[in-house]
Parts: sequence; structure tokens; C-alpha cells
Amino acid sequence: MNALLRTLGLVPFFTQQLADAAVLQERVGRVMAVHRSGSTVACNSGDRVVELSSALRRKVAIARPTVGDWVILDESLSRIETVLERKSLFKRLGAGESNELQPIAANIDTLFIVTSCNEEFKESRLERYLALCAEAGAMPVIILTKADLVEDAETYVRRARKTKAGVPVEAINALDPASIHRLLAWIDKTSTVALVGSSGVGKSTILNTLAGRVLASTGEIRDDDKKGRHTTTHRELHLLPSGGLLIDVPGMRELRVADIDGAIGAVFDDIDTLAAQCKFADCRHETEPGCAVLRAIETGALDSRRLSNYKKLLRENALATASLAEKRAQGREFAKMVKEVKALKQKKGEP
Ligand SMILES: Nc1nc2c(ncn2[C@@H]2O[C@H](COP(=O)(O)OP(=O)(O)OP(=O)(O)O)[C@@H](O)[C@H]2O)c(=O)[nH]1
Ligand SMILES: [Zn+2]
Repeated sequence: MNALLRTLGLVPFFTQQLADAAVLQERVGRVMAVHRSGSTVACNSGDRVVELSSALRRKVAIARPTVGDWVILDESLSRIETVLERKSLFKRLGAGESNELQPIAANIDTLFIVTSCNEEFKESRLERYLALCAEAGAMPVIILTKADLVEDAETYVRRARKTKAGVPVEAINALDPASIHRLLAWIDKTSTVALVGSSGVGKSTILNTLAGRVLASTGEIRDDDKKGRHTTTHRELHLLPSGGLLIDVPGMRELRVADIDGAIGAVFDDIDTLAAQCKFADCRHETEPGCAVLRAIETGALDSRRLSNYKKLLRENALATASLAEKRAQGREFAKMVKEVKALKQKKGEP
């Protein structure tokens, strides 16, 4: 297989989808960035800014290419014709009118959930990210920055570990390159890692140190242009000198998602296991007698905060799922109406 494309993360999962070797050599590429004027696609012959084919433009948002996608270009290498099946996908429900699912980043193998060892640290936020990660199909790693500023970083590590059984947790000082380089253990040569986390937790610092150059501005005022901080606003894949790719995903915290109760359940499987022992099969773990979940809270085995957050995420998801279902039903109604009008016109002999 081609070395460059492999460096960009082209693994058998994608090559298996390509029947034609020539296409593989010439027309396959990875979407490195999406901007207003088009998408930057890296392929064998270099980077090109391309448009979407008219067929792709007509498709629903979720089927259109996003950063991280593997695509096939047309023969002139100026348009994306096909989006290959995705290994994983982060998506969100568009706000307001366009209440439809939009792709955020595709083919992410590992999600670095970045938070810091101070009052910014919140288990509930971690649980939300973990559910989004499970839904997308990526592997989570929790990164605790600013471990150098506290005496009890271990306390934060313990709290982070409790958000999901088995989730890896790394405490680092993002200002110390040696500390950051420990993260390379989680970045394979062909894997793609995304960074998420609140503003100021050290995402740009991690990105810049791993990339070995300044890609994103950090919170400090830069001497060279005195421009000061500007928050990362676009999503772009960066190739790391040590192998692997990294992307900063801004604004993922407010991702509204629907249809993810399975992924939420995967994060809170400890509560589901307890719930199986409740006296009533439909126990809501509120005031019911014989509730194993409430008993676990009483004995201190389970945090009441965790149960509240579980219920909150399920409620939010139910609301979003209902609005998405409504939108889909409206779409179907509209399509039916168009069909009926057409049939009527045909009957009347109108064009
Ligand atoms: N002492 C210490 N400072 C850190 C650490 N990580 C980040 N900082 C500092 O925290 C500030 C914010 O870091 P950034 O890397 O800009 O944070 P960010 O997550 O990229 O923020 P946004 O771009 O707003 O999303 C900078 O001044 C960093 O130098 C750490 O582990 N230890
Ligand atoms: Zn119960």
C-alpha cells in the first residue's frame, strides 16, 4: 500500500472498500480540513482544495464529507465523488431550524478528553464526553493537565477513573514536553486522535508540543504579533512527526445529540447492573421500596451525583430524540404531499 496514504491513516478498513487499484493510487484522499471555500483533501499527488459533486451536495448533511473522512475524487481531482464508509463518527444535532444531524469529525480512533486538576474538573462533564465518545465509536483517554499545580493529582486521577470502569487516565504537566510525550503511548502510527475539553485546559499546548511547532495559539499573549489569545474555530487534521494524526475539536461540549441512550448506558453500566436487582422491573430509582440503586447510594457505593447525571443525560437525549423524530416525520409528510400534488397534476394532464 502507498506509504503516504498509510501515514495519513489509510488502513485495510478503507482499502477493502476500494475495488480498483488505480483509484486507490490516484483518486483516494483524506479530508484534512473543511472551510467555506471547499475541503482540503490530501492525496498522493499533494493537497488540493476541492468541491463536492452535485450528487453529494444534494445528500443529507450527515452523508456529506467532514474532516477525517476518506474520499474518492473525480478524474479531474477537483470534486469529491464518494465518501468511504466511516470507522467512527462524531456528529451533532444542528441548532434551531436545521434540526438535522451534522458530521463533526470522522474516523477518529482515540478521543483525548482533556480536563485540568482544578475547579474546572467535573465528573459530570467527563461522563457526557464519555457517552459522546462511545456513541461515535472511538476509544477514550482522560488527560488531566496542570498536575504540576496541585499536591494531590492522585485524587483527581481516582475521581476520573470512577467515571467509567477501565478508562485510561493520564495526569500531566502540559508545559513539560517529557510529560506530554507520555501521551504518545496512546497514538499509533496510523491512528487519528481528537482532543476535546473546555477552553483553557491545555489542548493547544498539547497539540503544539506533539506537533513540534506552533499550530494553535495558546492562552498566553504571543510576543511576535501581540495578537493574544484567539480560540481555535476551525477543525483541521495535523500530521505528527512521530506518526499519527491529531485534531482539535472546538465546541464539542455543547454537542446536542439524539438517539444515544445505548452509549449513555455503556458509561453508566454500573447503575444498570444495580438496577437489575431492584424489586420492580420498571423501578425509576426515586422513592420505590426495594431499590438497589438507592441502597447503593445509602451505603456510599454509588454517588448520588452520578445517578442524577445519568437521569439528566437520558432526559436530554429523550428530548433531542423526540425533536429529531418530529423533524423526520415532517420530512416524510412533506415528501408525501409533493408526491400527491404531482400525481394530481398528472391526472389533470398538467406538466
Ligand atoms: N502549569 C501548567 N499550565 C498549563 C498546563 N496546561 C496548560 N497550561 C496553561 O494554561 C493556559 C491555557 O492553555 P491552552 O493550551 O491555551 O488551552 P486550550 O485548551 O487550548 O484553550 P482554548 O484554545 O481556549 O480551547 C496556557 O497559559 C497554558 O500555558 C499545565 O499542565 N500546567
Ligand atoms: Zn431502583
